[in-house]
Amino acid sequence: MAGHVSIHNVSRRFGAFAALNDVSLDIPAGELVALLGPSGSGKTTLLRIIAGLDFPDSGQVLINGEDNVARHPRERGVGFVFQHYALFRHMTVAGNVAFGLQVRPRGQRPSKAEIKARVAALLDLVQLGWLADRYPIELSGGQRQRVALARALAIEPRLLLLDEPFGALDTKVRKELGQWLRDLHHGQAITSLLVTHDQAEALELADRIVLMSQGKVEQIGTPAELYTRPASPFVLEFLGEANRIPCVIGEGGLALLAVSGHALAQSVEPGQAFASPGAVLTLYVRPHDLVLEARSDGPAVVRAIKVAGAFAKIELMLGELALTALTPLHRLPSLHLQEGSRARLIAAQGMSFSAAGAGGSVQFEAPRALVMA
Ligand SMILES: Nc1ncnc2c1ncn2[C@@H]1O[C@H](COP(=O)(O)OP(=O)(O)OP(=O)(O)O)[C@@H](O)[C@H]1O
Repeated sequence: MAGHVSIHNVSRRFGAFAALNDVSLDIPAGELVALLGPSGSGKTTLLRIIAGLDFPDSGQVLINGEDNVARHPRERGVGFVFQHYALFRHMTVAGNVAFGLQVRPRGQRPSKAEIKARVAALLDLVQLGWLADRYPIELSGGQRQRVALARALAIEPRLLLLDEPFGALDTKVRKELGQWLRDLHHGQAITSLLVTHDQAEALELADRIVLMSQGKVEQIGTPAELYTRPASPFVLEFLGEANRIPCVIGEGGLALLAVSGHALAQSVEPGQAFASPGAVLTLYVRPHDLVLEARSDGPAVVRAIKVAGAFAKIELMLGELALTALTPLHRLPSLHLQEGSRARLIAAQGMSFSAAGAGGSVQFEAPRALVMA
């Protein structure tokens, strides 16, 4: 049965440093969840506590409703895969996969024939049956990680914990293994927790993302929720690039672009400290949301156009402000823009803005297509 993980108010300090600060989290059985965050945000510490390799100073970890803290890691039904292939060098691929079953106490250990059959089935699952008799040193990095995964699955864990499992691999192999892990996860009755600092990996693979910062959970949600409705500027900036544009609140709660004075919305809620007239906000706009229109009297000037794969990156100056717009390469000719061209900026109808000021952050949508500058 897949593991339902419930974490209540977990804190962990190392000396005076709070690596985890009152973290609470609920992971439904069967989900593939990514723990995402910058280096040092506490992802590995949280994973180690769930695994039973470390202990919280306060708080509880429940797996299927049972307090996990008192249990020996081996009894927790948890499989691990780490970044550095911790395979046993002196054992063959098959030997590595069989290990977790062979070390079980006599009463719980399957027969030799059962172990052999299970190892063969697992190696088929990770498509490495043909390498069963090789030693780890004779494998590629990607193959070693797949063996590590087969070894973790051998004990039929209810929970699979993966700490940067593909971190040491090149981008292409990393992507392939990621997709493959996702398919594998969905074919098993298992809950998987994947630690990564790679936002693209988390967005592509996870059912839900837990975004961490400085020992706290910043936001939990599906990849789409985090991307389109970030709870804070930190979330928005962590998940992809964003232009930062200064904005002021005018009379009547209207958000005005500071560099052009154009009104962007009327929905900034009155009564919030940062939304009173004269308050300064920073508006965050993703490069692919900036729509450019070539106009000889436009306020923005194109500084450079750089082609990167299927997209063109257009660098602009709006007065002193440097901005970036992104457009699919095939649309570039229809924009009629070159270096030195002038353009104005349009916000498409329904485009969502995030803005943050001293008193908090706010999200609003463009009620219709708007000229921003
Ligand atoms: N055993 C320890 N003793 C002291 N400090 C520690 C210990 N383990 C972790 N820390 C500190 O706790 C913080 C969180 O570490 P953790 O490894 O959980 O971060 P992370 O989010 O997994 O980072 P990364 O992506 O770099 O692996 C870091 O500042 C780290 O230096």
